[in-house]
Amino acid sequence: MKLIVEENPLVIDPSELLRPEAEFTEKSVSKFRDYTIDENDPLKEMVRKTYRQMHLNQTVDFVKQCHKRWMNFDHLKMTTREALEKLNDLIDESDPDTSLPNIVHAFQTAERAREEFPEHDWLHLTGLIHDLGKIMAFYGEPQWAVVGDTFVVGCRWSDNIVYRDESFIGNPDGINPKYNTKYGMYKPNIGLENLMLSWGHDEYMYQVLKHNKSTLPEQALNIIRFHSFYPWHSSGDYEYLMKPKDEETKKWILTFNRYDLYTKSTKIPDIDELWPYYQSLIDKYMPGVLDW
Ligand SMILES: O[C@H]1[C@H](O)[C@@H](O)[C@H](O)[C@@H](O)[C@H]1O
Ligand SMILES: [Fe+2]
Ligand SMILES: [Fe+2]
Repeated sequence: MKLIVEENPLVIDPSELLRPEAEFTEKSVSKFRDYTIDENDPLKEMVRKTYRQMHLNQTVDFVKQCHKRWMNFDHLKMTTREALEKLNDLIDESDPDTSLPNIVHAFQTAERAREEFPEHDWLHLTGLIHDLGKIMAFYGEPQWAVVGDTFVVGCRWSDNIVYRDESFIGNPDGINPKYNTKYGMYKPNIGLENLMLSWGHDEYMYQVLKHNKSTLPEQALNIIRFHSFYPWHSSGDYEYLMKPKDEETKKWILTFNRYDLYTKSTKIPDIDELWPYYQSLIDKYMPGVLDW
């Protein structure tokens, strides 16, 4: 099994991928992302219901409307720190692994990236801001159009989307011949960047960074844009829509995913103490007041 390209600076020891729990968390890896249905478990039911709404309502038309609504960046003006602090009040209803405020998760992810790659300051900042697009939840967007895993709209839904079997029943794209075939509205190997994904915090944050002319490197922008695209990066689906260069993006995302997912049960960082360091990264890569 060859997982790593030599020139990728984020070289991972493949054996670590097989035992990340030892390094990252007290919780065993198989306990993360448990989407089994249990009607007597309120947390599981909350997660299932969030995805049910997402899978019922996220259609090509819906996503187009979201693009129109959010890509004018006329909702508010706010610094990165202000946006992060807003996440103090957000509990992600799609997440079976944490019920801590999202700002804690931001610092857990960032600090783990920093421990492993102290020299890549951009990766630390990527950890800190990757979920910032969730602020949409405070401006009228329901959580099912903000959080959770993403999938491609405009072609047949892949088999490895969570709750795939029941959750899409009634979504009109499922009976639309323009959108319900293997390729749907796409051409073979059209490439990751040309796919329309279900609307959520990934694409929004990517667009916010572009619009505000962030100087973060391309890898950082791609990590942010596709980190929730689990059916692709972790289940191997949709390969027939990808270009060869998308493999490189996938490797970066899989590295990042270990900080994003397996740190959810680690200790709570001292946010006040960490601010000065992260503020210096914000000032370097995405300074000042941003349009959202
Ligand atoms: O529930 C989580 C959460 O919403 C994350 O922010 C997202 O990136 C994941 O894909 C999802 O599983
Ligand atoms: Fe996320
Ligand atoms: Fe995250």
